[in-house]
Amino acid sequence: MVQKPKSINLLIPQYADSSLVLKSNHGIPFKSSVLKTPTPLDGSINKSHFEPGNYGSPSILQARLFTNARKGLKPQVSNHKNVKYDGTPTPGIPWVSPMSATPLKDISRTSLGVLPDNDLHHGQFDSDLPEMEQNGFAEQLQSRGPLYSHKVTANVIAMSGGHCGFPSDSAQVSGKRIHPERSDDGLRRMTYGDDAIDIGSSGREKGFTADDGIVNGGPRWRSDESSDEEDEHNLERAVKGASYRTPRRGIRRSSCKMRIVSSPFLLAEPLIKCGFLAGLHFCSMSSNSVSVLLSSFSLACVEYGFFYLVNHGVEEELLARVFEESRKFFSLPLAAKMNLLRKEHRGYTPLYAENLDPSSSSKGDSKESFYIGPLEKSCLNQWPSQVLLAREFQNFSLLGDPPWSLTIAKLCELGHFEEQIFGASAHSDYGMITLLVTDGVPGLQVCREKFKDPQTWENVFHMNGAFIVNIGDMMERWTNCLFRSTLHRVMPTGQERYSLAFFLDPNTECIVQCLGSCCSESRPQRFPPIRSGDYLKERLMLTYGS
Ligand SMILES: O=C(O)CCC(=O)C(=O)O
Ligand SMILES: [Fe+2]
Repeated sequence: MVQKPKSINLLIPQYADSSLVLKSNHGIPFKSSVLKTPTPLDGSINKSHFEPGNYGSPSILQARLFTNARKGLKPQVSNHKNVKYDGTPTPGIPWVSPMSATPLKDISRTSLGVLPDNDLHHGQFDSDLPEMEQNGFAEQLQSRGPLYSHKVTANVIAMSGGHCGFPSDSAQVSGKRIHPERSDDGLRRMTYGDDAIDIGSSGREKGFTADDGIVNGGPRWRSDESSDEEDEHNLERAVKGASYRTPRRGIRRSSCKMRIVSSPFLLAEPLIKCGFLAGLHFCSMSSNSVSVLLSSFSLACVEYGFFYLVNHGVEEELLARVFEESRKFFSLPLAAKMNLLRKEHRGYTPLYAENLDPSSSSKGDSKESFYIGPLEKSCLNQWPSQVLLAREFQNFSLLGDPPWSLTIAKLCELGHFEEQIFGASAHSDYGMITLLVTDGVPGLQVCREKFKDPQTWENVFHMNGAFIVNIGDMMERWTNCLFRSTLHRVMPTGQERYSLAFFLDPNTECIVQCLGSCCSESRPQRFPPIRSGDYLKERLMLTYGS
């Protein structure tokens, strides 16, 4: 039976052009954008909670970009695009007819950017959204039950003589090699086309002290809702083991008070050099304010479609055991794994069986996967043995009866550099939302502007204990592209790489159609309604070629 979506309130942030300026003792003003009050769509705004510079909670880390225009650094120009759905296949997103994008009116989408006159603006593309949310999906999820799908993946691409790009002195971006330059202000820049991302040197390198308000080469804002110790503890937990330095960013907290946090980011120099750094948001589940939490989620979904989730409550030991089981599974003889060949999207998919970018001419992705779905009665899951894998995943039955699946993968050694082969080729996820954990081996990249040509890819680095969360295509359709389903891929690294992905999809019967709050006369519906199950089926057919 086809279920009609019901109404919910969805917090959608709106943006303002105001900005705060923080002055360091180097006399360099750093500017950060400031969010206007996130507005619940029923129109009620609690202004006492959200003021400029008063956004988030001590446990919510909102990473923002900073610029330093006075020093002559090239501003990151606002990526304002008029995206036309004219039937042209999107790179990495195969044309799925008749369920994918339809030729509708032009929609402009402005993303975060730093404008040349020292102002850092947020896009205002949603200011025309209607105030009332009529067509929600959360309630539907609760009543119908979404689909869960788990995937454990290991990418193995061993390069002999080839240049993998990790870590290296230069980065391979869109087929071009990018060389980092050090400018006379000591900042490292990597430029590609019209974009520039500044990667600041650490405070220590630049001779800053903690009193300078510089953390990681960039200033932060915070409030004093929690103790300094608690805050630093949370932050350090979140980034413990991080092997990179964040780009300049601010952390907006719940009062305007600025404080200094000693930087827990100790970054390996070679990794800084190896490419763009994705300035992803952090969201923390430990916030005691649901509205703040939702605002931070929706902001991350609007701006990037990718974010780190920390303090999520899933024990590291459990994840470690899952990775251990994955390794055991993939080291089984091929024949044993082939006995579990994928059926009903559960089971084993061998090397090159998946091609996440069917528009490419690649022979497939260099990964093995194993999918597990929900543990309903007529269990379609295939287990290698009563203990291997199965034991670790029994807990997922707590999620209820909607279908889900798990994938694990094993490395294959490639004797030579094969440019066309990715661990996972460029794609956006099909469903609603994905939670990803990796074993720490690098390789994941995101392309924030998927319609841009050429594409710019940024490295997403591993953070111990954090989930990487990303929006899927059906969520993008639901929100009429307000939430971004961001293109991503996994580059070959020359190392074994294991990952665990949890895909949350709408129930198969659910009709995914534009939420009332996400379309208006000036922002017309961009996709026709689709039945979730049909859409997933078609996307999977394209991925597997059958
Ligand atoms: O392994 C990863 O880091 C990402 C995998 C991925 O994007 C996917 O399976 O959809
Ligand atoms: Fe993905």
